[in-house]
Amino acid sequence: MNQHVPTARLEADVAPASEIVRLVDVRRRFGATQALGGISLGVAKGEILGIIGRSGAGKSTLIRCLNGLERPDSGRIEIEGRDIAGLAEAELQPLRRRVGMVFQHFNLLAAKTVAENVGLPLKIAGEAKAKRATRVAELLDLVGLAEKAEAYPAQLSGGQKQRVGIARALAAHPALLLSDEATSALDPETTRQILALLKDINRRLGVTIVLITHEMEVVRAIADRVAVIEAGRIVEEGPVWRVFARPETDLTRSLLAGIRPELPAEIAGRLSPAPGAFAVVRADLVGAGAGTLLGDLAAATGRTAELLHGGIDQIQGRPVASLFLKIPAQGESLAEARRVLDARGGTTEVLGYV
Ligand SMILES: Nc1ncnc2c1ncn2[C@@H]1O[C@H](COP(=O)(O)OP(=O)(O)OP(=O)(O)O)[C@@H](O)[C@H]1O
Repeated sequence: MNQHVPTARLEADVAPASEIVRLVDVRRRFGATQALGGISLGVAKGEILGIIGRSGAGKSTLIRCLNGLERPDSGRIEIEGRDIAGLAEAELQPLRRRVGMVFQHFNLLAAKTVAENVGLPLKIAGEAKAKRATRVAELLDLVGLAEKAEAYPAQLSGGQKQRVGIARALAAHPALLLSDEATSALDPETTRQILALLKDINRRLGVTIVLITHEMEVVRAIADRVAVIEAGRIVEEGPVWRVFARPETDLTRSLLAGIRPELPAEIAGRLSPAPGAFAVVRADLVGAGAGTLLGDLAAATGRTAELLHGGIDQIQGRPVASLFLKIPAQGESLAEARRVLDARGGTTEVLGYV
């Protein structure tokens, strides 16, 4: 146990029963590179956690620590209440059965059939042939590949290969599924299908999923919570709807730039910093009031606000709006408009004037 950690901190670090993973101050260094600089993180049973960050941020190292492929220099990695950080290789074997792994490039054995690939973890674990066959059939049914049991990987599409990868990862009934860029090599339509499958597995089997990805769409589509990592540290985390609606760090804003609406360049180019007749305002709102905003602004200010750009998305069942509005700026109109926006708990920013 770390001597320098204060008692209050230690008490807070005891994983509640609802947590399947708890990391406490996990550090890993490669020479001069600090890949993980003190990661503390809990993963609740049954949730889907997305981990995002730039290239080199430490995502792969983190996920490799979770399946015992990488050892931290210090810190605790508890899986189902057991600290695996100091376990010897032989002691890690039972853990590996509790943790399934899905890879970007599928990692299938080319000389083995689909059924053999899926059954491999069970064979390694010494399960009898008949039992294996039953489980493999069940898994291929689950991922919609029953008719491909005797095919070889080369005869499959990318999406089908990933279905095999997912079936293999689930073979030993893991409690935790780790996904390392599982959809990065797939086209958008196949990505949607694989994400739907992962979500279905999560909901139907209750398998907790931790996924790392550079695709924000993946996080928006299936994750419950997201952690943003930079230089081996978590810089922001929270429910996906909140982090996507109100990113708190510049890094998160920049990672989300591709999927959060931005003011079109031609409008941005016409903005002046000096107050003018109209203010161009960015309003980020969460909740039901977003749809009636323009009418409410007109009622409050007696003037019409114009929607220039943006829209309302649904994230985790919540309306999340990013709107660019042109609001009359004379007299009290702008202040009144801001009061209406503030009353909805959103954030507003005057970008300039036209
Ligand atoms: N085995 C290793 N030996 C030396 N340096 C390593 C090793 N593994 C990772 N690193 C370094 O640690 C840092 C974190 O790497 P990591 O692969 O975890 O990042 P990442 O966020 O997964 O990046 P990417 O998205 O590009 O895969 C990087 O600077 C990387 O070069």
